[in-house]
Amino acid sequence: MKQAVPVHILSGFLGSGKTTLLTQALDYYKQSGKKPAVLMNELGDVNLDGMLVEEGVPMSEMLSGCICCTIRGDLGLELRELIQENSPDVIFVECTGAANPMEMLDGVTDASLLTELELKSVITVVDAAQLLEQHRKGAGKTYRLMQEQIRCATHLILNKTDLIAPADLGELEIVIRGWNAVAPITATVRCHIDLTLFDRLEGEPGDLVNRSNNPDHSESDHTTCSHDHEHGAACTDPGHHHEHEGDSPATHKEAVTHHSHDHVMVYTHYFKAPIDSEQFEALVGRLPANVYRAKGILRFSDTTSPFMFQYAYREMDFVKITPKEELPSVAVFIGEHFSKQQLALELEALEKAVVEQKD
Ligand SMILES: Nc1nc2c(ncn2[C@@H]2O[C@H](COP(=O)(O)OP(=O)(O)OP(=O)(O)O)[C@@H](O)[C@H]2O)c(=O)[nH]1
Repeated sequence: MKQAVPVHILSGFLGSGKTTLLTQALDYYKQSGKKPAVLMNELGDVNLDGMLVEEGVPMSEMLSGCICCTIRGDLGLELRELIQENSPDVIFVECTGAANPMEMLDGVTDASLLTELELKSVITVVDAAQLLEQHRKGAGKTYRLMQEQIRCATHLILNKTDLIAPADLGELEIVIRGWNAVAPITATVRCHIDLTLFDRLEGEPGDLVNRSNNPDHSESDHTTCSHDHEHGAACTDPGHHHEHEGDSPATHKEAVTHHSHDHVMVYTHYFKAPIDSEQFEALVGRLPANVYRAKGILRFSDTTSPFMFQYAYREMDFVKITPKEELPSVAVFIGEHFSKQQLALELEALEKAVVEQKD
């Protein structure tokens, strides 16, 4: 029998640092002479994170939908193709920050029916500052999704600790422990972890889905869920069923297949002309709080090189890039219930302002 390819799921809310972790992990594998591959999923129709993955790393993209629902059926096929065409030593699946990890887990384990792979970990990257704020607000869909992502992790990276006060770290650890009593927590800045973690994980025998992290995770927890295989085994908290308690099997199935990120929306803007960098920065500074993530490739009228733009949780970042291939000028905005039309108008106004200035 062929050796099963280890798979790691990178989960975590939008902008928490998944790609930051991924690029370090890829470097680590390459330095060890191994061949990693990546399956990336983006809600929008361009994969900007993919640009951060070095050339030579086989990558499969699943765009314009969330891997955990609309395109989950393709996941198995994509993984199989990635393995058949590239024979990687390891695969990282980076899901959109809006993905429900239970569904992802299901998808990857379904895929292991089609091809030899072993799910080795679900690593959830948590944005410390955002979790703190959501926790203090205490409700909302984002908070619930973050909870779910934490519950289902086998490893937790509590990232962006540079953005919180040291005293708040303890509070966050207590909050996280309330949802996931088992997964090791590593507090980080820019996801700096001891990457030998991956060697240890891959040395562990067996597939994650055949093991339970939670000694109390009884068989009945699986049977309450109408999914027909044991995806629940990796979830560290039987409480993930709590919303469905008392449901009949039929309504329960509905509840399980209802995705908690239905509310997340994406606006992709392809620029027709360069824009002024300061005006763009000002526009981003004015974005309402419900636009919590944005990224793009921008060409400014007042700079010579293009820039990669990142915006996560009110922090902006611009990095000069030298693209090796033709790339669009594009910005993707992700959030909840914001006016795409208003945003489109504002972005178009930036394009017009530069054109008018030239005339
Ligand atoms: N201040 C701070 N910024 C960070 C840290 N880690 C990552 N970032 C920045 O946060 C932004 C988002 O990081 P990514 O790694 O792209 O996040 P992601 O989870 O892949 O984002 P999505 O794919 O959109 O869900 C980037 O601008 C990073 O440079 C950190 O520890 N502290």
